[in-house]
Amino acid sequence: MTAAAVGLSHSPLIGKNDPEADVLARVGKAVDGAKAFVRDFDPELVVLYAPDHYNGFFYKEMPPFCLATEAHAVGDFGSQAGPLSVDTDAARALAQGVLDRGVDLTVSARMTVDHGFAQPLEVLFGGIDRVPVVPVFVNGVATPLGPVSRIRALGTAVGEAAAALDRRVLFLASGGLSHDPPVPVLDGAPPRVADALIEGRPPTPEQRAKGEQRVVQAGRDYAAGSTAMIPVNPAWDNRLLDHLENGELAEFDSWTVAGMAREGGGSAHEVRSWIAAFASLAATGPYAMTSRFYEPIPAWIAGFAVATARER
Ligand SMILES: O=C(O)CCC(=O)/C=C/C=C(\O)C(=O)O
Ligand SMILES: [Fe+2]
Repeated sequence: MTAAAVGLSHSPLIGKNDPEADVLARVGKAVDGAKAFVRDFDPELVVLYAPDHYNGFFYKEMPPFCLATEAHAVGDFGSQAGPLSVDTDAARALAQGVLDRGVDLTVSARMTVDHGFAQPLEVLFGGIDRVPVVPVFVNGVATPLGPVSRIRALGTAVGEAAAALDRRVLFLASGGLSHDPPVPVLDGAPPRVADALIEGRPPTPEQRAKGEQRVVQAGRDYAAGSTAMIPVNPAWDNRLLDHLENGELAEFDSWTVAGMAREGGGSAHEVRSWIAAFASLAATGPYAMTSRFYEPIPAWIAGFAVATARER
């Protein structure tokens, strides 16, 4: 088996509320580097770790993580809608391998995903149906959240199970780093919002457009400095990237949910996807980070990072 990893921040505001041209150019260069890395690695299978933003998973049943044997994207924020090219046989094999290793994985035979999954597939592969993929939802927004050590255990178990497949496998992480976008919160929500977060009734096109416009406006307010959001935290983000680069994954076990939210904002928990992907790569052998880009981008409400890594 040959393994590699890519971490890529996502933002629903990309293309809708863009930063200055020089920032875009730097991001474009980093993304082009990641695309070249992926082209060169030529994965036979992509294990994609990503969060959801109340489009697929709701409080009626909210697993800490869930592997899909089939998945379709809703097409929010202009992302591609439709079925993902899930490798069902590989997904089933990985699910069994993870359960065999004592991690209580939830499995979905029809997962609904949003821009968190669609965006990295579109950016790196040109679409959500271009490469055999195993989608793994990692809850990064809906509290209560469990200890980060369990995410590391999930990533390790997936990596070990993937090693048995004897294929070129790319572990791809979507999300983070520090950011505090306006994702609804159940605790204290008005009854109508709480009901939507629990039941997951699909929004009408008008409701979806209104919600998306709210996020775009939040990005504008944030970039203009007029908002109560927790600021992007470059020091925290770089600490995370340092640990990933140095293979110090056990360090994350001492990171607490409350501390992560305080330092990185309500959606900082999306870095769980990164920790899972790098734990998977580490489970296949020693690795080296081959590229690392980071920049705080207020217009996207994002501590935006792109990193690539492969086995030594
Ligand atoms: O307002 C809503 O209902 C949805 C908000 C939403 O999906 C925001 C997403 C933000 C990110 O994905 C992010 O910044 O990581
Ligand atoms: Fe997100």
